[in-house]
Amino acid sequence: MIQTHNLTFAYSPTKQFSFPDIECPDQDTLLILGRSGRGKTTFLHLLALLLQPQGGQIRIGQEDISQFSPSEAAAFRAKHVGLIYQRPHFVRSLSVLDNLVLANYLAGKKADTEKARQLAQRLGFAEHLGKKTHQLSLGEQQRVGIARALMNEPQVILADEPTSSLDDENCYLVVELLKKQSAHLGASLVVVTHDGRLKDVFPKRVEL
Ligand SMILES: Nc1ncnc2c1ncn2[C@@H]1O[C@H](COP(=O)(O)OP(=O)(O)OP(=O)(O)O)[C@@H](O)[C@H]1O
Repeated sequence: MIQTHNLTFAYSPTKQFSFPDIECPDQDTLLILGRSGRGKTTFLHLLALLLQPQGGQIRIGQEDISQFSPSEAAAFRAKHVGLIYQRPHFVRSLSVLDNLVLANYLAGKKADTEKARQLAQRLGFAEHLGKKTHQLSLGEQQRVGIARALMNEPQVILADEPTSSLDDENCYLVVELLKKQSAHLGASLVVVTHDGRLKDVFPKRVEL
């Protein structure tokens, strides 16, 4: 479960944000919509504690994470939050498989190649595990990005514009996989986007 209350943030005295309260229980989904520049990425980065809120609370499970120090936030994020970006960033010199198990190392866990293989099977890129990530299409890379976010079985999955660079076919495929895998883990799935195609596939929505 992820929940926020009175969350505020400022890049500068003239660039201030007050975000609506959100709540996304375990096994549920929430779509956060907003036009360009409304602060969607800022909001998602606050939820992931990549940015420090100016005020308000963020609760994940039983923890109020808004008061965490940067090192506590990094450790919590690596273990409990799965992040998916508009265009996934990988380590170019590593294979797809090694990019996946890197998520385990970053969370201080043992490399779980079996889990990486299972996720690759479920997300349909098992035949690409030995390749470098730049040898994959954008839709395939996005599926690898989802698998990487799931490697540590996070409580919360946060996706920033996961479909905006995909064609319709890959858009709906990626969203269905994301929802299915999130439900499989019992996680909360929060997606921020300006991609109107997603309105029809997420019943709960908040507008920024
Ligand atoms: N590091 C920063 N310093 C100052 N202002 C910033 C910074 N990052 C973003 N902003 C500004 O904050 C506002 C919100 O940015 P943000 O990226 O969160 O919007 P967004 O809704 O995700 O937009 P888009 O859909 O175009 O990605 C924008 O006006 C942006 O210029």
